[in-house]
Amino acid sequence: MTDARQAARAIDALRRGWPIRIGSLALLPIETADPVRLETFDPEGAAPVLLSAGRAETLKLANQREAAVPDAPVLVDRAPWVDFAVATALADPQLDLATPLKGPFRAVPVTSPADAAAALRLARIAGMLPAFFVQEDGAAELTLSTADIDAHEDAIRLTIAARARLPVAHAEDAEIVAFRTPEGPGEHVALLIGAPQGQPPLVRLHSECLTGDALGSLKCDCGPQLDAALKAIAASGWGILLYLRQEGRGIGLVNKLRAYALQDQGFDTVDANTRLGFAIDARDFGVAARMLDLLGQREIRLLTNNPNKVAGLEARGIAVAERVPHFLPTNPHNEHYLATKRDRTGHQL
Ligand SMILES: Nc1nc2c(ncn2[C@@H]2O[C@H](COP(=O)(O)OP(=O)(O)OP(=O)(O)O)[C@@H](O)[C@H]2O)c(=O)[nH]1
Ligand SMILES: [Zn+2]
Repeated sequence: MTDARQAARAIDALRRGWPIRIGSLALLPIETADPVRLETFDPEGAAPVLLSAGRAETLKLANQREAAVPDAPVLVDRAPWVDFAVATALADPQLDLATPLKGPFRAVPVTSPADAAAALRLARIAGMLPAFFVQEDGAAELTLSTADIDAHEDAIRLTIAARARLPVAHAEDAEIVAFRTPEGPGEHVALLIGAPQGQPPLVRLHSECLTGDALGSLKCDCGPQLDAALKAIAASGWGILLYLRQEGRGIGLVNKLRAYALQDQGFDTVDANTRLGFAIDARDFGVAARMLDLLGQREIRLLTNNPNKVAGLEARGIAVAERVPHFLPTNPHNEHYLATKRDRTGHQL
């Protein structure tokens, strides 16, 4: 019997720094635990450290992996000098420059790679660093299976929770629609502008960017893109802006800021994400397709430079009649970011 509720409880436990058990592995999340919890979890100080393939690559541990499986998790032997602080440094590349790691570190075989991979996936869903202390056959109050995690991801429901008039600077006649999802505190929102006039709505999928949307960050193009999208939709007479709570392309605010710290060290957006153990783009545009569906719009014109958004919507049954480019002038701080979009993530700029 799969139980999505176990996965929900496990996400909560991870965020609070409590251990969970997946299959035969007991796992303590490094980011949210502390030395006292580690002592209780692993009194002998022998629990190895589970890392993502991306992080292991940087630590030159990837080539020691058992099977030559790409993206396979890596287990690092717990040498006696690997205390909580060292394990934290192993997990978090932000600290690499300040406290260069002194090895040697040794990879040990991962006995249940599927369970280990599921643990890393769950940490990412929780918006946390994918890194754990691991006890083979260890105990934890909360046990779940990989199937429970799948069930949790499949069970995500979306409903329209509220709608109201919302005059905005670019459109006095706009209407806001809020969607309830059980999986996160952030509610997705649609802003409907104008009225249907015989052609598909002009739609913008905007992923949340606290730094760009609210603080005027110059590191990206999100703020100006949001503003220009509202303006373009208003000018078109009929369209919808979907404000998706997928901060940092789905890795969450804290992890995006970790990526920014790596960018301060010279890595680009893509490498920063990879080094932290995340996908280059962790977003699922299925949620946007469902929102459009609930709004009765199955054919749209899409304002984007990102072909993955077009493909993601079409895969979920939304016809994209036209892709409308959405390019804004660069500034000295985001030139490199935009060049990376063009050169490495397939944006049509
Ligand atoms: N992980 C990560 N996310 C970033 C970074 N810079 C911006 N973001 C996030 O990227 C998302 C912005 O993506 P969108 O505006 O949807 O744009 P896009 O996918 O590049 O495609 P367009 O539709 O062409 O604009 C937001 O969630 C930002 O928080 C970064 O350096 N790292
Ligand atoms: Zn941004």
